[in-house]
Amino acid sequence: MAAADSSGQAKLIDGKEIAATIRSEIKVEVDKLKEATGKVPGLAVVLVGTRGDSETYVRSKRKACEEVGIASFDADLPEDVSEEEVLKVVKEFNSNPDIHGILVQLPLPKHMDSYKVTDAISPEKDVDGFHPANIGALAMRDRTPLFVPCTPKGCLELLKRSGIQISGRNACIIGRSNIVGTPMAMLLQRHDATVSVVHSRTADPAPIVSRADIVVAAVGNAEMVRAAWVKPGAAVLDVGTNPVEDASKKRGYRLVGDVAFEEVRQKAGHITPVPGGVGPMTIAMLLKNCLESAQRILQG
Ligand SMILES: Nc1nc(=O)c2c([nH]1)NC[C@@H]1CN(c3ccc(C(=O)N[C@@H](CCC(=O)O)C(=O)O)cc3)C=[N+]21
Ligand SMILES: [Mg+2]
Repeated sequence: MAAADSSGQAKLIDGKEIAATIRSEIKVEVDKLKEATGKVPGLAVVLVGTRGDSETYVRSKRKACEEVGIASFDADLPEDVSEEEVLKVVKEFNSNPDIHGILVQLPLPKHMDSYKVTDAISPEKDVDGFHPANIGALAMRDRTPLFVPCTPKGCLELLKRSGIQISGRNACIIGRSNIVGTPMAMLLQRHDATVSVVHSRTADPAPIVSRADIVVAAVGNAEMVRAAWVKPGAAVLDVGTNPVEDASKKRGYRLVGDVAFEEVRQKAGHITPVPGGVGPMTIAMLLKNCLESAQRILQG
């Protein structure tokens, strides 16, 4: 999209386009793997219940797999399925040699212990990167996790492909979730950024965010990050996908990010839109993790 111009508009980081490029790179590698081994990567997706947003994400993941030649294996289980049954399904996928990646869509119903379920995924097939063995390795210097969680990995790729320097710069993560904020902080620290994490109990986030050259907003709070918080020229990555009622849309809502896009774009140097920013990268990185897993398992 348009370069940063004299009117002070941030460069738009087009995650949708970058993700499409990555998916075509993955397709080439899938074809090569198939040529060399006669096998394709396999991804198992476990969906419990009928949450609308989860069904939408899972549908996008399965479609993306199909497009690059990754075989997808589905387990769609009812909302009231027992934890024991989910664990059984995960274990079957662990021992299925055609499956190289397993993802259990979160959140799970309240009657289940999510940690118990995600801990049951073999760390070698943990394409979400949520297993403590993978998160633990991510947190440690001089260790390489088998998998890095998809959203943080997608954000890193956006920074790299947009030519944004990470080493030596201040980064601020807004939010401390297990699946985005915390692994994002660890990943940027591994890339030699000076990392701050602000969250719901932070007394005064504004001056901390204002020092950051790189801001990653991952709180799930619509348009919370305002221009006054943002350092001029900062790179702002928006992980939020908050539904806001909108009768003019077919599905009755539109998605807005955690960043007040229109005002922040006047001040930032780079910014990701919602939709079309981080979201499509999350899916592209899932495919990449699955490909890399298959390469590791099939080719060493
Ligand atoms: N085990 C697990 N792994 C996950 O990676 C995981 C999860 N559970 N639970 C929910 C969150 C959320 N998430 C998104 C993926 C794609 C988009 C995405 O593609 N968004 C599009 C818009 C999609 C739309 O229009 O509905 C975009 O931002 O352009 C968003 C959010 C993955 N998650
Ligand atoms: Mg629970």
